[in-house]
Amino acid sequence: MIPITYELIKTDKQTGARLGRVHTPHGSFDTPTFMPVGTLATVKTMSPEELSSMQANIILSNTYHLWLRPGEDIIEEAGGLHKFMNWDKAILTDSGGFQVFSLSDMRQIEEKGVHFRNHLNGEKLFLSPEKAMHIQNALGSDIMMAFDECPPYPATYDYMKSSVERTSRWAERCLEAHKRPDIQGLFGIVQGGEYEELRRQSASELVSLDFPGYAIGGLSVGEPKDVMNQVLEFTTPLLPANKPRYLMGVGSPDALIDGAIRGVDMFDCVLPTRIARNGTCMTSHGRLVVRNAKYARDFSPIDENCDCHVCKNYTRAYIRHLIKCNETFGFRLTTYHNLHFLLKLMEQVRTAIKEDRLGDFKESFFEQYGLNQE
Ligand SMILES: Cc1cccc2c(=O)nc(N)[nH]c12
Ligand SMILES: [Zn+2]
Repeated sequence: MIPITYELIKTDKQTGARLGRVHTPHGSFDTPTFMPVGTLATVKTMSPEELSSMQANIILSNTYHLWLRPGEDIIEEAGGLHKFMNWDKAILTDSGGFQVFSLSDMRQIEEKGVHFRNHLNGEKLFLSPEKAMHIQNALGSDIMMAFDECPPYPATYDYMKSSVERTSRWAERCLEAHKRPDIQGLFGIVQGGEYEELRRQSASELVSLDFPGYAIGGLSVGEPKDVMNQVLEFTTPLLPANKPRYLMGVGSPDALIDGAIRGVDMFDCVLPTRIARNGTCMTSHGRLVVRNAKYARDFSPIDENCDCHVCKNYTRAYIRHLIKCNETFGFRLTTYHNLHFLLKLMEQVRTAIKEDRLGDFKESFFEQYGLNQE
């Protein structure tokens, strides 16, 4: 029994975007979709009830972080991550490789795995494909990610080639070590940087291993937007049309629309929750830094085009006041609005695909958001 299946509903006649549905043991979700990030078993400042109220149907958590705190054994004893955090819809966990590369300084990559220091206390640690599978099996996430290397940007062709080949060998070891393929779906992660030949090699090696879904890794690591779009252009067609495609770490409203147009189904990014905590909001007219003095007497909502609970009941002046006083409720309000904004945006993208007008939707959204067209 394959725990994760993808249903292609239709393709947008104006662009390559696809409307689909992903089925998991903890419910289904329509795609293209945005997945809120809950690294430490919480989408920071949000309750599961609030996430459900904004129609979030899948959230992320993280192998590396939960391994360090509280430890996968405690979460396993609690009955798994869904029970531990009281979230009964779908959960996707990243495999920890990326976090090791982005969080830890001393690290040494070898065939067996990665030696590095715990970013909290400096102790020496070792993470391998087998360990990453063991942790995710203990967490019980519906979608697990293979243990991959996400090379720094830019990387030489030669370095990238050997990294892609190791990531493919690690992917095989993940399939070997995965204990619960009947209830947890393991996704392969395509690497290869901006090199089309290496993206082809990585995709064909991973597609031959027949994963239930595929992620495009190695992007949103500092490359220019047009490089990301080019890589997507020649990578998504390499992936099976009957399986989900997940672009890791992406994020901004324009990148979500551009990714959907190039055939991506799933996105995740810490952007909306992270900028919310420093008082920056996403609105239909671009970003709004609500802590700005000019909003001190502004009694209008964050975004007059938004129908979220925050925009219906609270003003910029009040939210600015809370943020300036470092009041937690202020961060809850900006976080709720930002997540709702991106989830709503993806709903508009899905409707535009249904009506064969995603190209037009992109034009009008970019215009209003203040993004100059290329
Ligand atoms: C979270 C994230 C962002 C961006 C890229 C990556 C990647 O290449 N691999 C993994 N495992 N995670 C990633
Ligand atoms: Zn709102």
